[in-house]
Amino acid sequence: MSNTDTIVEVRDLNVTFQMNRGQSRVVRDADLDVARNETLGIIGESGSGKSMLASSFLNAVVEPGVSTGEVTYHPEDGEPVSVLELSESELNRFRWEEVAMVFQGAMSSFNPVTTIRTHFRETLQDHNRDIPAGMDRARELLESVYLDPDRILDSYAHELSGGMKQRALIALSLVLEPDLLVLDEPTAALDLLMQRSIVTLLRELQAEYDLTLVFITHDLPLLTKLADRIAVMYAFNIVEIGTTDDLLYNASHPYTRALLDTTPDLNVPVDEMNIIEGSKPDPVDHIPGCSYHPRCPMADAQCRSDDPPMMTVSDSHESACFYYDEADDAVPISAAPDTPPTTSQSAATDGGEN
Ligand SMILES: Nc1ncnc2c1ncn2[C@@H]1O[C@H](COP(=O)(O)OP(=O)(O)OP(=O)(O)O)[C@@H](O)[C@H]1O
Ligand code: NI
Repeated sequence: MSNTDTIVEVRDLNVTFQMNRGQSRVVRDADLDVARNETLGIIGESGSGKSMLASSFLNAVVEPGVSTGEVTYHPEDGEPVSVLELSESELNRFRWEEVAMVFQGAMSSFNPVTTIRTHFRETLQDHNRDIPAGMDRARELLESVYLDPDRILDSYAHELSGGMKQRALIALSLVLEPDLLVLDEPTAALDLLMQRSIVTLLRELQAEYDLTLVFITHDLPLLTKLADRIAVMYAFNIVEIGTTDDLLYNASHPYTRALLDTTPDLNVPVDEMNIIEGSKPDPVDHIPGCSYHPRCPMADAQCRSDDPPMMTVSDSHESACFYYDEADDAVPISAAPDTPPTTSQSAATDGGEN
């Protein structure tokens, strides 16, 4: 299938690791379309497979992990690219020039003994780019992330604050003009104010450079301010996907609803979301049936034996739950998100519906 509105198409993606205890499948039969110029958020608890799924967009899953299935990248012009079949040298080009990724924790991977300027120059050199033209773009990018190029280019990473480093990294990732930028937990180490300013900044960058953004986070409140669509991962696959409004006002998977219920105030960021009761899924000993059934109040015999496919909730919205149309009654959200977020915690502590 070729769709000009789709930039990345993922089909039957599996990511596996061979472990002593057996094969660990950390992404299971995932399907996903990323639309050109959208901001897609990926959310889910720690270990659910978010980074593995997104790394597969550039065939960058860490060794010895193996990605199988299909990842197709559709450039604006030209033939579709089968990402998992690219050679090492093709990948090197693809990874910065088509799809760039700011990896989780990448702020600490700046080389401490070279200046930010050197990071830009080496990236341009490695890709045989014209250095003066590329450095002009670097300056422009640094300005658009509100950094002073003269000061930043001569700095070493340790001389910058966390927020400055993160912005420098985003500028660096855009220097070869990728169409898709994947950001894995880009705000995790930042204070609240800086998190919010990165979000504003990403919106501006997206408009200015025609970017498609994939944004991975634990922070649902932050995502609702940035994302056009949200994909929810549970146990190594996407269990619900829809527009941000679909998920906020009509969440149709019991896991998403539990997630919303543990996020009573969408104006307050969450650090961790392992508050849902029950044990975490195991990527080696995968259980039969729906992966969420041990934690699900709606689970019945079918859920324990059959793995639910993605069910269509609406044109824009899918949920991997046999009972997606009953989830709203079965898993109520106490601080209903269809009321305006309160400024205090009263909605959560009073236990009231409004
Ligand atoms: N090098 C590795 N070898 C084997 N298994 C791994 C390796 N790295 C990660 N995993 C497993 O893969 C699964 C998915 O990891 P992934 O990093 O995608 O999770 P995540 O959703 O991004 O979590 P987090 O929010 O903590 O970053 C995890 O359960 C983890 O145990
Ligand atoms: Ni991760």
